[in-house]
Amino acid sequence: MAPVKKIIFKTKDELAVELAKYTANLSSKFCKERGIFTVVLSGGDLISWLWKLLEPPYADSIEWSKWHIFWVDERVCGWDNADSNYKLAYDGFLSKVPIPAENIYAIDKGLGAEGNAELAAERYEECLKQKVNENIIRTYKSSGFPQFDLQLLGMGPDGHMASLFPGHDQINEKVKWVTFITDSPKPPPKRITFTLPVINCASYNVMAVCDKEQADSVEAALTHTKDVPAGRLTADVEVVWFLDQAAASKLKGWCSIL
Ligand SMILES: O=C(O)[C@H](O)[C@@H](O)[C@H](O)[C@H](O)COP(=O)(O)O
Repeated sequence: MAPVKKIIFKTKDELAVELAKYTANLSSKFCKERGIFTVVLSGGDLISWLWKLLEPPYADSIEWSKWHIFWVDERVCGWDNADSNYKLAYDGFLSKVPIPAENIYAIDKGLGAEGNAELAAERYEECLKQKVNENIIRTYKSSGFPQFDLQLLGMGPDGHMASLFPGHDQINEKVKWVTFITDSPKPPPKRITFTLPVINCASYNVMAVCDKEQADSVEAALTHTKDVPAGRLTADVEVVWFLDQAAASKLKGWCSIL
């Protein structure tokens, strides 16, 4: 089982600075080893904590042309819809760095706009399979599941991660790579999401969580006192929880405050 680290920051800005350093180090490692860096984004506040990557020394030193971008979950809507995780990431991050457009793998545009969650999930899984065949995405040992280099995740106050919500069956999917939900408790209701086996095959998983609304679920996930989806997070190499003091406020005995 991969080690689970926690780092607690005084402010969100300090978290963003360390997140940029962590991501840039992995980018350099994977670009050197494979000439490719596969990065999976989520929606929510995470994108607003990527700002430091847009500044020196990272903006000019990262090999952006080798990045390939995927989404751990996506709301089923048009790319220009205010709910879209693609739009959120594009406006706040992707439009500001020179990642080639063909390396950005968003939900199928037409199926998203139509609101067809089931087909959009199938199409996204096909897209991942194609990228495995092209050797852009690695596979995890003999399991055949895709293995991403780095996933940047967030957690909701109920302990959900990606679009795997407590009390909903998607968390139990063991075969599919991508599934869908049409009654998400967090709006909007229609979403597609990586399944737990795919999430947990990643080499490095970062879970970035801030604010006191999340504190109970942070405690539940890290101490396993209650079963919440984010408590099932693991990885091949390492999981790191990036927390601010408010999100970590219910944890006892964690003292690694930067
Ligand atoms: O599309 C989404 O809604 C997300 O991908 C979701 O899983 C998010 O990461 C968490 O809900 C945390 O969101 P916040 O950072 O906004 O709390």
